[in-house]
Amino acid sequence: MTSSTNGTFDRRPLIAGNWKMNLDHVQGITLLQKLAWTLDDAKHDYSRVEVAVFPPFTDLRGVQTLVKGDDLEIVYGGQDLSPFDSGAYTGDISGQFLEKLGCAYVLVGHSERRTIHGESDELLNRKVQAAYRHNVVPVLCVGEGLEIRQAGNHVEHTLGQLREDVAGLSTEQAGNLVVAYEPVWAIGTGEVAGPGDAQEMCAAIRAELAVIFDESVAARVRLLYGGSVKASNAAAILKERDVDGVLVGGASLDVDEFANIVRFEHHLVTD
Ligand SMILES: O=C(CO)COP(=O)(O)O
Repeated sequence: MTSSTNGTFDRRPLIAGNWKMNLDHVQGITLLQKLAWTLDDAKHDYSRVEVAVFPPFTDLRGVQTLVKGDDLEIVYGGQDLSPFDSGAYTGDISGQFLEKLGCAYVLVGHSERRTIHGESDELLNRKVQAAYRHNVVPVLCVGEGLEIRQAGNHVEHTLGQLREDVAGLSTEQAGNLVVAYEPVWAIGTGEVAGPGDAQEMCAAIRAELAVIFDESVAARVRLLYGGSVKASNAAAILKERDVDGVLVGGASLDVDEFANIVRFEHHLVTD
């Protein structure tokens, strides 16, 4: 992450909490309310660091009501969406429903969906397109498993996913995209990719975006790291030049831990 001379970042950092299949609709609004209070007490400046949560679908209506009612600056999104817009697709959730619920973002291609639900890059490309049709910004998740990392093919593998998943987007669409690099071996394992690993991949993704689209897209797209992020390691990861945010799983379920990640600037070690 780079900061310009006036102390603001070139790309607004995004700290995102993926709640996965945790917190029912009552627990979800309780946690969100506490998070908002904690960040208010800390006088968090949302215009400087954006905060997003990704609750289960069944929590979204309650989250919307709380955010609207209390005028919260925390934004939110779905964890998945259908490649279709409406119709006979039992169990699917349309991007237009997410848009109507005020979702700013939607996760696409989380590794748990790729591996457990067998989602292919061809399907994920259709989901990315569906998100744009309904004005919900996709947070596209890419990353390699342990075997691929050990074989040294992680960059090639991850860029291959990226190319297939963003195929056909216009430069205007691509400029708003968020990409999360989540090495599968670091998710929920306590194993963290070092800041250098996160930077290596984020730099490669940015360079590839310049090839697929153009330099201005590459300069605008925010790149997140995800995988065992905690308050104790977030600042070092976020200090890297091409890392513009983090996608947090387990630690986002603990209000104080997540609030401390959001406040990473206060933990930045100056050289
Ligand atoms: O998958 C993740 C976020 O989407 C990362 O999960 P953990 O932070 O629990 O490792």
